[in-house]
Amino acid sequence: MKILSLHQIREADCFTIEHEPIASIDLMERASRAFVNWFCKSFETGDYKVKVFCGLGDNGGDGLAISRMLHPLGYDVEVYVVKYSSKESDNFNININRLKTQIEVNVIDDEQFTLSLNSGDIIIDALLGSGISRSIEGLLKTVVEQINKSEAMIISVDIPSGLLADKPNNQSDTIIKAFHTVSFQVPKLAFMLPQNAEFVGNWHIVDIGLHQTFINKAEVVFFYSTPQEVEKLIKPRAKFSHKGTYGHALLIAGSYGMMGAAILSARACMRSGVGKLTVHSISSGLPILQTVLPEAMYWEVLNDDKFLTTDFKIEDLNSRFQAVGVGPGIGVYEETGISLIKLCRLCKELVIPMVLDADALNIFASQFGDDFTNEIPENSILTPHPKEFRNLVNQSWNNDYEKLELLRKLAIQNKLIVCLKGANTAIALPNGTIHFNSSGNAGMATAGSGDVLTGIITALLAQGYSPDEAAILGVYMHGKAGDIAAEKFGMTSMIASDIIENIRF
Ligand SMILES: NC(=O)C1=CN([C@@H]2O[C@H](COP(=O)(O)OP(=O)(O)OC[C@H]3O[C@@H](n4cnc5c(N)ncnc54)[C@H](OP(=O)(O)O)[C@@H]3O)[C@@H](O)[C@H]2O)[C@@H](O)CC1
Ligand SMILES: Nc1ncnc2c1ncn2[C@@H]1O[C@H](COP(=O)(O)OP(=O)(O)O)[C@@H](O)[C@H]1O
Ligand SMILES: [K+]
Repeated sequence: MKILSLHQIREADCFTIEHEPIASIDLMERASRAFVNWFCKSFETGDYKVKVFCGLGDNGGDGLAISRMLHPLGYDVEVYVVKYSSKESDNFNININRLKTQIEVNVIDDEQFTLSLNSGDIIIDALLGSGISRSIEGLLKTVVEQINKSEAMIISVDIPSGLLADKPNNQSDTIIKAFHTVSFQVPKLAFMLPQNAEFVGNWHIVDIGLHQTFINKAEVVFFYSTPQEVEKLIKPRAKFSHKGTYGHALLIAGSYGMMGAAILSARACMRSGVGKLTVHSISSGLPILQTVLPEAMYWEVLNDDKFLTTDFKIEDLNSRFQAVGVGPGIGVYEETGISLIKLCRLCKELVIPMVLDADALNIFASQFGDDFTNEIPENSILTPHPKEFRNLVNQSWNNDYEKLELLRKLAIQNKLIVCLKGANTAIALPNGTIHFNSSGNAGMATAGSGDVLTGIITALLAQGYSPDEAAILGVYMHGKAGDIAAEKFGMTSMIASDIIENIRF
């Protein structure tokens, strides 16, 4: 799903009005109806009040239309208009006239006004929408602060009032803290970013029928990968296929005291459809590996018992492996760094796709400085968590928008696929697009879940998925497995092994 910029959302609005064609006020009616349908499905009528706070622009117009629609459905609706200016939008004025015949409208025009809000109330926030042009101040600020202080459930229409859709707010900005945000047609970039989580809450998209011709043609940088879109990438298994059809992966993982990382990624790799798997690890780890994962083959590190020191030769890799995954638990030893560079050079020469994770990235950051990317083959997949990413780019950021730009730059300039992990993992492709993942949950914030992801993506590369597809599909299936695990064990109790056992291709 495309994430349109604010400018494109406005254009889509105008295009729809002109080409459907539909009057602007009727489009507002449709958007408000879509919100009301979502609301009715989510909340039955009951012994509580629905307090709708409206601004003076089109977001306020939505609030008025929503109030008019909810009232006859049996909801106990109270409407408040915050009169922070003398200027109203045309659609606001039409809707206030339509509403006045039905419900009394409370006007707030004095900063001394104290709102009476109860914990059982539902507040609908239709103060400001995507049209905000400056920070909230004065009367509006007082109202937003009172709403945020209340214990009522807050539901924002389109976007939490005060939040900018696709650029950073000032840290001191006053912004509604919604529990739910019900947004029109497309998610806003702001919803994807950790810094806005406390304002956006759980977000939902409702279709308001903006013109598909415009949306299909719109060129965008950001995408939200929906389950339907991603699951289409899965290749079915052919009836007469054999294990050779699905590739042979090499996974390089583990060191003394870190064999768990190797086990987790190897197991996840086998669960993700690879034909054959060889694990390259220290010899003292071999008995453990062979006991817990008899399906895999093992190639032990010679001459060393504690960490990777292999002097990789072309014949070790040539015509043997279709993908290489490296990093989980290998440690940041200098000798391992030397091995890693040899491995990268051979993979580049033999054009074997790679996944680099965890300590492989830490080694690049600590031993190779700003030139680290020279050694990484083009189209490799990097899977850093935010700290690893910060060390890699050797830069910090003031806000999540700056972080996204650094991510994009890393992917474009070095032709890499970089998966910046976390809630809504952001996958940057060499073509400059960023794809946000839709699956996963906070239960995955547990040791070893990143190792599982490395195994999944390595398996997909070995099966012949392109690096772009392997990253997007792998991250999604990892999150989906985490969601199934959370249902079974609860977010707090689930562990990384539970993610593996619930991988479902
Ligand atoms: N295509 C769609 O998706 C559809 C969208 N629809 C709805 O329209 C909404 C966007 O509407 P909108 O453009 O009227 O914006 P909105 O925020 O309501 O008001 C802006 C006004 O507020 C003012 N203002 C700005 N900042 C301010 C501040 N900090 N404090 C005080 N005032 C401030 C600004 O004034 P100015 O900057 O000119 O002084 C301007 O007059 C959208 O979110 C959705 O709900 C649907 O109805 C139909 C389809
Ligand atoms: N709050 C969260 N919501 C969704 N996914 C998460 C969350 N926290 C962590 N994850 C996922 O879990 C994995 C954690 O990876 P990582 O930090 O490398 O863990 P480890 O190093 O312990 O293996 C990533 O894929 C990340 O996207
Ligand atoms: K709003």
